[in-house]
Formats: sequence, structure tokens, C-alpha cells
Amino acid sequence: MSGWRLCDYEAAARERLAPAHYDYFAGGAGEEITLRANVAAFDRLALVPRVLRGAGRPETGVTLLGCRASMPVLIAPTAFHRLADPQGERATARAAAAAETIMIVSMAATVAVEEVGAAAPGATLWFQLYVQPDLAFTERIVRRAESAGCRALVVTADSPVMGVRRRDIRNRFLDLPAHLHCENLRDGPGGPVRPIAMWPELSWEHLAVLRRMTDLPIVVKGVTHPADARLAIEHGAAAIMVSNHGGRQLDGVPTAIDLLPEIVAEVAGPDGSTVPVLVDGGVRRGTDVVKALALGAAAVAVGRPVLWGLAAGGEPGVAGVLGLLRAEVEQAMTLCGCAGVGDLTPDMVRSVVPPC
Ligand SMILES: Cc1cc2nc3c(=O)[nH]c(=O)nc-3n(C[C@H](O)[C@H](O)[C@H](O)COP(=O)(O)O)c2cc1C
Ligand SMILES: CCCCC(=O)C(=O)O
Repeated sequence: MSGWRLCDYEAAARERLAPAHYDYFAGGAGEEITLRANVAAFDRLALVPRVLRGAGRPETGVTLLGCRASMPVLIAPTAFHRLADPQGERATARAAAAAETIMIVSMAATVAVEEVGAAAPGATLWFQLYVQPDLAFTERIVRRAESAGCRALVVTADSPVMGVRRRDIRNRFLDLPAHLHCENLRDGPGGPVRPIAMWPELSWEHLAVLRRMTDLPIVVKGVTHPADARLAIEHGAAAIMVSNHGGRQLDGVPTAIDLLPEIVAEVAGPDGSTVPVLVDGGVRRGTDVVKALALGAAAVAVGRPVLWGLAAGGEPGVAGVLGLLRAEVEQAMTLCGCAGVGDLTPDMVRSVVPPC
């Protein structure tokens, strides 16, 4: 895989995956307008490097909610890793540990969160939660994530119902193959697996309930409106994740990178205090990461690229994808004259008509 670009991982993944599974990973909602826009938006932004700053080799590391990551690229929560590789989330977590970055484990993982933690003892894990209407069941899941060593709870807010994914409908991809299950949804050890509920009644009140339920920092994922970023903070969120769910929920939503500056401005306190703002959707190369950081993101997360690495080559495939992104971030930061992520500032990004 040496010399591979991200698109090579996607091509290899596509060859290996069953077509319906490839479509589930790759696809978006509706006409896939937002899905395409997420990637294209980065091409409408250009970087304006600074020169002769003697910055040396850049330090790419960041600290988020008390967790150190060696690069500002996290693994976004994605479901069903065992569709891509028999080791599934275990392999992803091992690659995350080796790359020293944070993996956000999906509640819809096909390996139980305890086993993900056990498979990769060095990994820093956060846990993504779809709050279930049965709050006692939700609490049991939260306790499992805590005991498995997860260091933050990422609450997905953009999915009161599932987006309409036409590819899945066409492919009749409705259920996992019989040997795979959402292991975090088991009702007790060896018990039956409950179906994941998307909950249209989920509201800010429930965030307050969660806040009381756990001492873990809460990240609200799927914020697009600046007013909701403010509400999230008022309800105790420790960080915001600007995201349109990779174009898989409401189609026609602006891209996360376009929304980012407004949200960063909204959450900045008058005294300069702020909570970390994370962003995902369409990040495919190191320069995309650098653009997002310059516009105020504390870090980015990648969803599909990790799935392509996993399907193309299991744990080494994910390691390859993360290594590629790391090398590209380091290269782009060096060329921008930045010693650390704090040197990336909004004046270094311009809106352009592509190609720049
Ligand atoms: C196949 C797939 C499954 C996903 N599953 C989840 C999930 O279980 N929970 C969640 O909050 N987001 C989920 N997401 C959304 C990702 O966390 C993330 O927002 C999105 O993938 C970012 O866009 P990118 O794929 O362009 O990097 C999923 C995305 C994909 C592609
Ligand atoms: C029932 C699992 C939902 C996973 C998800 O969030 C997605 O496919 O986007």
C-alpha cells in the first residue's frame, strides 16, 4: 500500500466489499447533494501559507477534553465495521492506538465496546450514543462505555429519524447478515439485541438528563445551526461536533466546513474562552485538515476514509490511511510555516473558484 492515496483505498475497498455494503458505506441521503458538497467544499478553499517563519518540523499533536492525540484527525463513529473486516472495530481500535489518535466507537458497532477496549488497551476511545427512549437501557449502555474505559460521550443529535438512503432501499440493505449484531445493544450478557431506536422526541431536556447520568464530558455531534451550538454549551456540552452526518441525514444541509466559522464565532465567550469545536464531513487529505484547523476547528474526524482502509486491508489498511493523513498534515503545516496547530489562523484561508 506504499504510495497509495486515499482514493486508492476506496477503489480497493470497493473491489472487496459486497456492492450493497459498499453502497451503505459510500452513500448519502436523498439526492446526495450534501454528500458531494462535503468533499467539493474543501476545493473551494485555498491556503495562503506564511513564509520564512523558521517554524521547523511541526508538532501536530492536540489535547481534546483531556485526551492527547498525536494528530488533529480523529476516527468518526461509523457503524458495522465487521462488514468491512472480520476483526471489525477491534482492528480499527488497534490502528487508532498505534497512530495515537482517538477512536469514537459507534453505538452501532459490531464488536462490543468492552471487547474493543480489550483488543486495543492503548487506544483512547470515546463512545457515540444514540439516546434510546428507554432511559434505563440508555444508562446501562453509558455504564458499559464508562467501564470499558471510554473517555467522552458523543451524543448524536442529527438523527431524530434515519435519513432516506436510496441506495440502501434499492439494494434492500435493511439488516445486517445473520452472524453480525449491534453488540452494544444487547440486553445483558448473551441477551437479545434490541433494535436501535432513532428518537424524534429527543430534546435538550434529555441532554440535561445525560449530564446528570455521567461524569464523562459530553460532545454534541451533528450541530449545524449556530443557535444550537450555544444551546449545547448551555446544556453542559464540553465540545461541539459540527457535522451533517457525512450527508446521510438531511440532504441539502450546508457543508460542515462552510458552517464552521459561524459556529466557532458563536461559541467564543467574551473573555476569549471557548469549547473545542470539532468538524467532520468530506475530509480527504492533509490540506483539508489544515483548512479546517485554520478556520477554528480543534480537530477533524474522518468516517469513510477509515472504512476504506479497513475494507482494503484490515488493521494495516486503517494504519495506512491514518499514516497518510498524518504525513499530509505534517507536510501541509510545514509548507504553511506552522510550528503547531495554534499557528493556523483564519487569514490563511481564502474562498476561491476551484481550481485555485
Ligand atoms: C457507513 C457510515 C456509518 C455511520 N455510522 C454512524 C454512527 O453509528 N453514529 C454516528 O453518530 N455517525 C455515524 N456516521 C457519520 C460519521 O460519524 C461522520 O459524521 C461522517 O462519516 C463524516 O463524513 P465522512 O465520511 O465524509 O468523513 C456514519 C457514517 C458512515 C459513512
Ligand atoms: C442503525 C445504525 C445507524 C448508523 C448511522 O448512523 C449511519 O448509517 O449513518
